[in-house]
Amino acid sequence: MTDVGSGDRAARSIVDRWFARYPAIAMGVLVPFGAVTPLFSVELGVATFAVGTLVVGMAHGAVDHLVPLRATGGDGTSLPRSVAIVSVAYAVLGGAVVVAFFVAPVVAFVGFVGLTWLHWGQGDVAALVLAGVDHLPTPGERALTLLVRGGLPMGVPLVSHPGEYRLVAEWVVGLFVADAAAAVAPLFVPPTRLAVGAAMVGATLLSMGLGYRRVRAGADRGGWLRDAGETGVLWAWFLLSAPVLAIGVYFAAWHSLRHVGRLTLVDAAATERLAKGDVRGALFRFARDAAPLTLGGFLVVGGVGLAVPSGVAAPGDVLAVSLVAIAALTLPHVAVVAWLDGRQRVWRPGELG
Ligand SMILES: CC1=C(/C=C/C(C)=C/C=C/C(C)=C/C=O)C(C)(C)CCC1
Ligand SMILES: [Fe+2]
Repeated sequence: MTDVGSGDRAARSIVDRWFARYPAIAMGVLVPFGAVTPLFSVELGVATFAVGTLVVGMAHGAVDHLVPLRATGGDGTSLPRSVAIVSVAYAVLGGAVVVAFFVAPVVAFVGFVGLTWLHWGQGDVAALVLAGVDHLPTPGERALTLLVRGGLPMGVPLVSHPGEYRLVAEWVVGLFVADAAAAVAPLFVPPTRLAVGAAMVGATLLSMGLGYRRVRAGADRGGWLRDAGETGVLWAWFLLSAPVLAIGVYFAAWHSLRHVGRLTLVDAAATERLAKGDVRGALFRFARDAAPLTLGGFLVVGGVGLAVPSGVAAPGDVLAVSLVAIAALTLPHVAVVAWLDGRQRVWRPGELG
């Protein structure tokens, strides 16, 4: 029972509906609101990002220590072993990220954006596979989808709202160096923006076109339409909305919710509740499991805040410190999710049972 495509069919369809489809529709409905957010101050975005991280963002990774245990169905990995492996990964990889920010903040910042691009794309590929779409039958097509889906939150805001993107880069790098504006300037030359924009438009058209060809050859049209619809909503959302707010909403309501849904399906007791339509019961179990290390995550934010040379004075500094802490937590989180992807054969479509 380890394939992403196996497990209880009823539970899977409820998870897809409540954790992926409804939130995507809600984001589509929010697009006109997003379009006016560039008129407001960036602090609105910072507050939104903070609330999203508090409510669900931090929690979505806070059961990583149970993932090896649950995804193996308990055979092969015991609870202490599962916790030990994941704790060591968090300490080593997370520690390395914090050191990287001290040693080479601009490189670490670019690395973090690249890692998030990969991770958020990886999450959406898993969600599409979980939903059972069949227009992405090869690893190559899935990799292209990863590139598109991760590039929507990380690449499109650079094209549409470079000023706010740059401001956040300066806030993050400014925690470690005095002249952050000069340090990040080389990243924001026009060719970078042009290349990212061209790559995103090209990759999106190619991905949609290849998918359509699969539909013409007999693949399910509904799955492709869903992929195209989600991609369209995300394009509109990130083209129009102010970046910090847009990413704050996406992190909580899109990426994190989808991942929480996926995790409820590797928890047998939660799956049982979902199969009976009890979404609240499944969420309660998740919240209980995630509570201790959600608090742990906020301690990491506090620790980074105490450690940075610049001190923390303005709302921008709070966002910057949170992002550095999130970067440290993300590298090990990606390792856990990549392991889960492998276990659930997300990247080996032919072998899906
Ligand atoms: C807020 C923001 C940025 C970065 C956000 C990142 C990189 C968030 C990563 C979150 C993760 C990885 C969560 C875990 O799943 C940019 C693009 C620099 C500039 C625009 C505003
Ligand atoms: Fe994640």
